[in-house]
Amino acid sequence: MSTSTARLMDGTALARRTVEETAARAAEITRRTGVTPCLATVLVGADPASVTYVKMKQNRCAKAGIRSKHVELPAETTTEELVAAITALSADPDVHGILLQHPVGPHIDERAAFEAIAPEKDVDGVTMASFAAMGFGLPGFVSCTPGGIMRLLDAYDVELSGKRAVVVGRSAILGKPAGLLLLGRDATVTYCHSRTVDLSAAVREADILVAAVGKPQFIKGEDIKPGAVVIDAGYNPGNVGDVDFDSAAERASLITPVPGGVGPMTIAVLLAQTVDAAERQLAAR
Ligand SMILES: Nc1nc2c(c(=O)[nH]1)N[C@@H](CN(C=O)c1ccc(C(=O)N[C@@H](CCC(=O)O)C(=O)O)cc1)CN2
Repeated sequence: MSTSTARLMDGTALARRTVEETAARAAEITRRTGVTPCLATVLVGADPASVTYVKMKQNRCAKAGIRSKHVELPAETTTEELVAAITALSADPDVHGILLQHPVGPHIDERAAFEAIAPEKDVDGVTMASFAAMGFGLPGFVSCTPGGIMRLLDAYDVELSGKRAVVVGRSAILGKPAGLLLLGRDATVTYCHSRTVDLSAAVREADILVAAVGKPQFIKGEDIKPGAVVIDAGYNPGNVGDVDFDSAAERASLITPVPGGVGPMTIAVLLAQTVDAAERQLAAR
């Protein structure tokens, strides 16, 4: 029997509210300008998880009154072909946001492909321009999962200033930007990764723990500081997070479940930023 004391951070409910607000904003743009906000999704190959995520994004767009334009490319697409496809979307005035589903095949230079996204259409927050804006605390588009994490922390009134935040993982679209956003809110941030010596000791220091390592149930409850806020950003096969939920929930004060935590917020932020992008582009015309 679980002796859970943690309160759940309900990402499904917060995402629903966020998408409802986004849908109202999208409808208002369409009413006022006759233009419907549009997200282009780019999928290379047919990795089953990526196919599912892109379908989820398209379905959510449809529910929010956002048009989606889907570009599907074969697995053997070259970097040059992918860059050309994304460059065409960047120049297309009917497209307001562009999402390249990660990961692409190992033969593709993913960074070059991300950089082909026009900064004003980078609603997934993956370009160097967006990363720099996150680092300097300037307005811009944030990486969607880190942005969703920040919205969850705010919705549950988690104090960040002066708190020790430990981010386990340093990927370009998740761990690194998550740390930058926490730093921007005056948390004291430690990044941990595969070369970290005594990871358990670092995790035990965390008032706020972000698990973004991509290893199922890697973080165990015994390493959670009592009262910590635990954000599980893992999306491993079978909908398993990076945190061993039952043991972590015995010590945490707040915890995100998988599924139903960070995942739904990732897509909610993507939609919200697509409408932001449409608003800005239409105002500039
Ligand atoms: N270009 C990007 N690629 C990837 C991103 C990203 O933000 N941008 N993130 C991940 C995967 N991802 C979106 O792409 C994603 C993962 C999980 C979920 C989600 O809502 N999961 C649900 C459960 C899923 C289900 O019901 O089948 C949950 O956690 O409740 C959304 C998006 C990698 N690539």
